[in-house]
Amino acid sequence: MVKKLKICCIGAGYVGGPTMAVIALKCPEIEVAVVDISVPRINAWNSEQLPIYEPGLDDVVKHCRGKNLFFSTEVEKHVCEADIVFVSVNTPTKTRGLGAGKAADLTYWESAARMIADVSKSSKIVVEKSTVPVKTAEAIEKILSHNSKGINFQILSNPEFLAEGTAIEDLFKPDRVLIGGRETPEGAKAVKTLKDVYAHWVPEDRIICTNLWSAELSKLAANAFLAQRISSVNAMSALCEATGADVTEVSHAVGKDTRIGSKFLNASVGFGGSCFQKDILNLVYICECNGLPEVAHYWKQVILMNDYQKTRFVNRVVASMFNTVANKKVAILGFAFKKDTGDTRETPAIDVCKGLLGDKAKLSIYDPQVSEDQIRKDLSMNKFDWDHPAHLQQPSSPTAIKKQLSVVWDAYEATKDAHAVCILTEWDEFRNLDYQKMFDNMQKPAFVFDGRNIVDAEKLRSIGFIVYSIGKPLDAWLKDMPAVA
Ligand SMILES: NC(=O)C1=CN([C@@H]2O[C@H](COP(=O)(O)OP(=O)(O)OC[C@H]3O[C@@H](n4cnc5c(N)ncnc54)[C@H](O)[C@@H]3O)[C@@H](O)[C@H]2O)C=CC1
Ligand SMILES: O=C(O)[C@H]1O[C@H](OP(=O)(O)OP(=O)(O)OC[C@H]2O[C@@H](n3ccc(=O)[nH]c3=O)[C@H](O)[C@@H]2O)[C@H](O)[C@@H](O)[C@@H]1O
Repeated sequence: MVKKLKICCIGAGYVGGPTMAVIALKCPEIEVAVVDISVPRINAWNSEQLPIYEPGLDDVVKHCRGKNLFFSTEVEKHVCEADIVFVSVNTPTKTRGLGAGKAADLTYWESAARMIADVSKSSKIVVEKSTVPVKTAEAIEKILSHNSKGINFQILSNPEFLAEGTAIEDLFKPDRVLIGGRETPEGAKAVKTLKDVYAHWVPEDRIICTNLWSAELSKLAANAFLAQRISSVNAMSALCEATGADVTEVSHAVGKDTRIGSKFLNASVGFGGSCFQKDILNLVYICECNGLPEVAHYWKQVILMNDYQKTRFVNRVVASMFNTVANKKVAILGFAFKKDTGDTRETPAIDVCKGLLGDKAKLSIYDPQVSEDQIRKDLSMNKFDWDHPAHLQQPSSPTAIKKQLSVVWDAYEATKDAHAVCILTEWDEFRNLDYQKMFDNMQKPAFVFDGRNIVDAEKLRSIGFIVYSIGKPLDAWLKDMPAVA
């Protein structure tokens, strides 16, 4: 009888959970175990209420769970039994010591690698699923080979390109799957084994095989290119406001050039999410370490432009409201870093809210998928602290901002008696709110600051709102109250 292939994934997060669920669905003959040190997270994966919100994920998990998909805290047991071990643990930005604020912190990766070496009794393919610095595979190889008791480990790089909110769609129909391996007969064999897994549903011409360093660097490069597009369009949005051009028209005209393409050209209050900033900082650090300061400086600008965009938004809000928001109620609609996810990691809402709180505003926040606990935690946490396993995070100190902040479960409640509304996430439901009703219950003059360009500004102006839309021609009111960035 042919032995059943066993896969184990260390890290049951936004990447480990969905990717393994899809592998289990598409490869019914493979047994997949997803393991994590976080007991609550594994309990949630085994419950009706999954730990992450992702359209389509529930169906996939329900279909496979208990058949060929298992979630467990028995990390060592499943690693020991597996033929292929994916590692999808956190790779946060270092907050201390050498490279603090830039370099990737590989603590979790290293401890996973040491554990694999300790518990293994048979040869394994170890797959880097986390986003890691170039040359991490070499470091992992060293750890594994120094502790391996003669066992053969092959390291592959198989970075993940899914985006949150569309993870299942992206996994079902990836633009490409990338597999990097050693250019040796054993390396090629390992690449083939992983390729055969994906070939269950991904067309062969979409599976790209490269050397290890190209695969590792391509992931950082892809995220840097994507974020760069957003920073480019956001830079244009500032110029649009200064000149009377309309950023939506400019994006459309520019994106029609097939060499440029139309996707990812939406101006916004800034990009967020767990990876763009982290991965670019990591890229900048790698460039610096390789004696390439000009290249480092080039990519750093993508982050600086993103920070500028968030600051510019806050300044615009404050300047338009007579240069002070002290004790004024400001409604925040949307806190997640994009629609269709409850994820708040590095959401631009954190910096915007902190900026407004710093100017003594009273905030009333509504997001359809983010809990009050999460919002309070995010607003009291230090930068980069979020990207660690939950049980290692600092407890929040919500008292400092308690009085200035309320979190409500309805957009109308949030905007009642407010002076202004800030739209920070492009949730579809915000497009179709009853803005007349909202206006009637707000203080006057009533403002809408649309950080996602989702409202019909003309319609809102006809109701009586003063409207600011990123990168659009300014109302006379806003022109008279210039914001200094
Ligand atoms: N979130 C996303 O959309 C994407 C993330 N990535 C990358 O994938 C990696 C994971 O990201 P997420 O899934 O978002 O993170 P996450 O924080 O949601 O999940 C990571 C999980 O690993 C667990 N963990 C940490 N150390 C462990 C250990 N030694 N043993 C067992 N479990 C351990 C944590 O408890 C946590 O549940 C990161 O490197 C990230 O850059 C890549 C593509 C997309
Ligand atoms: O490595 C990762 O973690 C992932 O990072 C991004 O995915 P994600 O962060 O989930 O979401 P995106 O859709 O890329 O959005 C990121 C941020 O950019 C913003 N954005 C996006 C597009 C746009 O035109 N304008 C814009 O401001 C979004 O609102 C969001 O805040 C990449 O798109 C994925 O390919 C990658 O795998």
